[in-house]
Parts: sequence; C-alpha cells; structure tokens
Amino acid sequence: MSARNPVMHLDLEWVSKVRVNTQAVLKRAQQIQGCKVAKKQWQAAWLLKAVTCIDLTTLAGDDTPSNVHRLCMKAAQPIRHDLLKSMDMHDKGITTAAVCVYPSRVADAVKSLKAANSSLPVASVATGFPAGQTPLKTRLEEVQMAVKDGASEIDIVINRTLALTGQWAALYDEIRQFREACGDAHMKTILAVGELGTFTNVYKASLVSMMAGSDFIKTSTGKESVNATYPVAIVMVRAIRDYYLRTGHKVGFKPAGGIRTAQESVVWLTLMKEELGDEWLSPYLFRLGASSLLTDIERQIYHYVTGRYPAYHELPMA
Ligand SMILES: O=C[C@H](O)COP(=O)(O)O
Repeated sequence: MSARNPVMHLDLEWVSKVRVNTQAVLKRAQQIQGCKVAKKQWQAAWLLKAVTCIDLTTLAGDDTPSNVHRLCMKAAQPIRHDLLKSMDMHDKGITTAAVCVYPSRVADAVKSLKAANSSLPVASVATGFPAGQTPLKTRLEEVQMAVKDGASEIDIVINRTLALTGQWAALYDEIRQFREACGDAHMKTILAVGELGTFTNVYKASLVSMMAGSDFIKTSTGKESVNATYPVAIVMVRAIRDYYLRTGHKVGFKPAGGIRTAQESVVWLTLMKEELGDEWLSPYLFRLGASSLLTDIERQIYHYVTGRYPAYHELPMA
C-alpha cells in the first residue's frame, strides 16, 4: 500500500461549494466507454492487470469455511497455470489484490491463506454492511473484531441517513472513528452511491470520506439496486483528483457491484488511466470489487491462448 491518506480537518466551506455539472459528467462517461479497446496480446495484458486489482469477493448469507477456502485458493492462483505459461507469465506472481468477506468469515480466510503460504490481504466489510443501520457502538466493535481476526483491509459503509440529511460533520466524525478503530488496517469507505440521490451528494460524501482519512473510496456494496456506474465513477475520481491537487494525498478508488465482464474491467482501467493517470492503475490505488468478474476474464484469456472458448469443465475453479 502507498503512504496513507492522513485524517485532515473537516473543511465544510469546501464541501458547501461543491457543484456537479451533470451533463458534462454524462458526456465524459460516454466518451470513456467509447474509447478504442486494445486487442490480442495488449488486451490480454490489460486483463491480467485487471486480475491483479480484483478484491475477490463473497458476501452471501450461505458463506461457509469451505466456499471461503475455495475463494482464497482461486485468489492465490486466479488464472490456470498452463494459460499463464503460454503467455510466459507463470512466474510473475499473479494473484488478485485481496479477498473480501463478511467479518464472521475473516478468520476462515486468514487460516486458508496461511495454510497456502499466501500473504494475500483479507478485506472485511463492516459497520453494519450493507445498510449501515446499526448503532455506532456495534459498528465500531465490528471493525475491531475484523481487525483482531486478521483483516488488514476494512470496507466500511457510510451512514446514508447522515449524508442524505446534510449532516456532514456527523458523518465525518463517524468515519474518523472507524478509521481509528481500523488501526493499521487500510480503510475503504463505501458510499452506496445508488442511495445518495444526486451527483452533488456523491461528490460531497467523497470529500468528507477523504478528509476523515479513508484510504479508498468505494462506490457500492453490491446490494443496492444501482451499483457501480461510469457517470458516478467520474464524479468520484474527480473528487479524488481535486483532493490530491489540494492536499497532495492520493486516495484509491474501488468500483464494486455488478461488474461481471472482462470488457467492463478494461473500461474501468481506461477510466482510471484517462482520469487519474498511470499511478492509479495499480492495486495500491485501484481495486475492482467483484464476485464473478474473474470467471469471464479467465474465459477471455483462455480464448486468447487457445483460439476457442472453454467448456464449463475446463475452468472448474472459475
Ligand atoms: O464489494 C463487492 C461487491 O459486493 C461485489 O458485488 P458483485 O457480487 O455484484 O460482484
């Protein structure tokens, strides 16, 4: 991870002056989606880059130690070895960026990765994920518990009630407390953009989250009806850019929720490259939160290597 974004004072004047030009945002999002996509080996290289930025996620009520174990093994060896060998990439240590689970499954993930001799980070969602509608004390304890069980990254959800009612100082205070509870663990702050109503609210919530010391800002839980969209991402990455220009601190970005195809992963990488530059193309500053994206990326890499798409049994771990 890069040097952490420190907590700074809450600049309410900056927050109050925020205005977002919706038409300009929509236009830019369309331009990004229309960018030419790389083909052949260049596309394969982009896809491998995307793999290294994935927080491979399972957040389901029926998660068990065994499906978490399977997820961890997949994260440690995300692409079939023979496919990587054909691309001469088998010895480059390609893994996903992290695994992401519910707090109760952190200990299982830590155990599985340790047994596999993998140093992959375990990320835990917390703070009453996905709705965030539990008492603050409970939300703080949840963060502490996940850290104690070995999570080195915590994906907190913000209190949407505070954002929707314009209580930015109260939101800042809560996020600061989460940051403190995280200790050395990195904190990704989920805005749940599908529930924030306006782009202006998304920008303001991004700013407040960064001022309160978030290492990343993340779009969604994956459980809202609208999750990661390109227009909302433009708003958030521009907040990251403005924050960097004003404070000198780099904050990461994590789109999450509904990202399923290899082609989408390339668009996300393009968006980061175009809007924030090459430095934001690494897992230190960019993550893709996804539960099933890896399946399609591995399929496309299989196609690139063999010239045909695999049958189901040929990528059984996908
Ligand atoms: O944080 C990650 C998301 O919950 C994953 O959402 P997804 O299952 O739609 O990929």
